Amino acid sequence: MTALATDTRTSVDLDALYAASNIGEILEQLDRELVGLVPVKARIREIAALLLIDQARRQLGLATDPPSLHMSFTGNPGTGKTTVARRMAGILHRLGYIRRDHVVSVTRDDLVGQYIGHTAPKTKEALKKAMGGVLFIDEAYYLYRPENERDYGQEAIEILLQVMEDHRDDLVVILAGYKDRLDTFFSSNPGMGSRIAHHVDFPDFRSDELFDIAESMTGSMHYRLSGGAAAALREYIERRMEQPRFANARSIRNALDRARLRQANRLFARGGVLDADMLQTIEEADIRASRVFTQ
Ligand SMILES: Nc1ncnc2c1ncn2[C@@H]1O[C@H](COP(=O)(O)OP(=O)(O)OP(=O)(O)O)[C@@H](O)[C@H]1O
Repeated sequence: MTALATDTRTSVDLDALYAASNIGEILEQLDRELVGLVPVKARIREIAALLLIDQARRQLGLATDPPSLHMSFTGNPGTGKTTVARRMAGILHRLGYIRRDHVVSVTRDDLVGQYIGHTAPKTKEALKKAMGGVLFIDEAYYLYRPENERDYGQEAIEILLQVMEDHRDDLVVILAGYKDRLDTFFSSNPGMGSRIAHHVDFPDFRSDELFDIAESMTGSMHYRLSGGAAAALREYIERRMEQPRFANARSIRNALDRARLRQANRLFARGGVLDADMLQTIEEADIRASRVFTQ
């Protein structure tokens, strides 16, 4: 197409733009592969729509500044924040807002040094790794420790603020953590709060959703739950949800890892010839041996 033709365009085919970007595929995958998270999926679609319309406007010469894309992902542990951040990077990449489909995940310890002069190089190193993609800062509020006047976290915050402004077309920062703590962090650091354009809240999973997550995890690990194991797992989930340090889908992943270990030990103790079905099946006993039932 000639430059002249582009300049004189008065309309844009949104369907073609959508098809060319392939984001439909990612959005469908998000719906299909991630259980629950209805409000999160809706927010991601909204952001994708904003970006697609921005592209359309650009094509007609209506573009102003690129939209600000820094985000906050708030919710309890194990609610899918890291997982969704990876999908988000895919969307941003396909729409051309980042050069690389990658997420660098960090915590305070990756950014802040113990001694004077150590913080700036650490933060810059993390930023360098993430540049062109997404920097995901888990429990971002730990960067700010007001009780310690000389805390080096402040230095990291200042560098981040600068880069979030100057490189907003080449780096997307996602701050993650508990909602109340992140809100407090934003009120103490208004510069940071004002640079976050999109706030996404991750709800806790319901018990039936956690069971569906367990089934999807066992499937992708090429295991299956026997009827008895499935019933025991439903009971396990109800009990585990009431216990301390419950971490949503992460607790489910951990429980399944332990069940796998017990299954392996059971089969090893049995010895002899094993068929594929035996190697794949998690039995009721593999679940019931959990501390949740035995203590
Ligand atoms: N909606 C979902 N459907 C299926 N699996 C999920 C879903 N959400 C999370 N998982 C799985 O649960 C595990 C924990 O998720 P993830 O690490 O994304 O949570 P998080 O909110 O970032 O937790 P944390 O902050 O504690 O690290 C991962 O193994 C992920 O694949």
